[in-house]
Amino acid sequence: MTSTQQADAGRTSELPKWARGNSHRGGPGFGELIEQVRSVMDASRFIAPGDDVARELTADLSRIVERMQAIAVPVDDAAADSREDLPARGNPSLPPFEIIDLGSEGVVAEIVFRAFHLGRLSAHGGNISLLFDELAGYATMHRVTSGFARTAFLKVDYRSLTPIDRPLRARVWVEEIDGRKLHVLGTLHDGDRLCADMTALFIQVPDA
Ligand SMILES: CCCCCCCCCCCC(=O)SCCNC(=O)CCNC(=O)[C@H](O)C(C)(C)COP(=O)(O)OP(=O)(O)OC[C@H]1O[C@@H](n2cnc3c(N)ncnc32)[C@H](O)[C@@H]1OP(=O)(O)O
Repeated sequence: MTSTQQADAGRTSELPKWARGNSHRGGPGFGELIEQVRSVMDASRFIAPGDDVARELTADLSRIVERMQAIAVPVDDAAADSREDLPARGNPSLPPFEIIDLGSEGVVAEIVFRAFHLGRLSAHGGNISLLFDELAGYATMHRVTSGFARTAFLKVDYRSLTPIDRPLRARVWVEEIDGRKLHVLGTLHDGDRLCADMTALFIQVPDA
């Protein structure tokens, strides 16, 4: 069963069109392309180029950006954020998580924060919040009866430093439903060590 089918199982209506995943858009090489995009972002955190090299790299990247812009499609048809076979659905703006389990009990994901996500000595708190928001989207998508749920608020308590470059485990689940309000909880662990936990309120809205 794909993650989309699992997420669909508890709903009384279909997933919104934009949330139905696929594993073909962008072709079989799309995952490697996104991985290279992530590598560019990672590498950019560790360079201090001279002016000549900075200008050369800018020219190289400009050519790549132009090639991508020339093949742009409407966002609802884009491969990024739709490929359920790829980490973080192939969305390079998200930390690259893999869904381990998804169902009425919530979502469990493995996440490796990388150089791009570095704050000072550990993962940047905003990236941890971003991960929780996205995973809460998965958890609530499973529990709303129709449409989807939007974040009203999301609070993160940072309990200990969150390392980069090693697999961590996140769990996010809907604790309580009160009409359109979904109260969501989450945890992020490095082995047995709690790195962060999250409390959020999501509100069910019709599909836009
Ligand atoms: C498998 C595929 C996966 C695919 C997975 C994809 C995952 C993507 C996940 C991304 C999720 C996001 O980031 S979403 C983007 C970030 N969020 C947003 O931009 C939301 C912007 N805000 C809004 O649109 C709105 O304010 C809403 C929808 C949140 C609420 O507006 P509304 O629908 O008019 O509801 P409203 O009447 O105001 O409130 C309903 C009830 O909630 C309460 N309430 C509302 N906001 C708050 C609040 N901040 N704090 C406390 N309580 C609140 C109200 O008091 C009320 O309680 P009572 O009187 O009924 O008791």
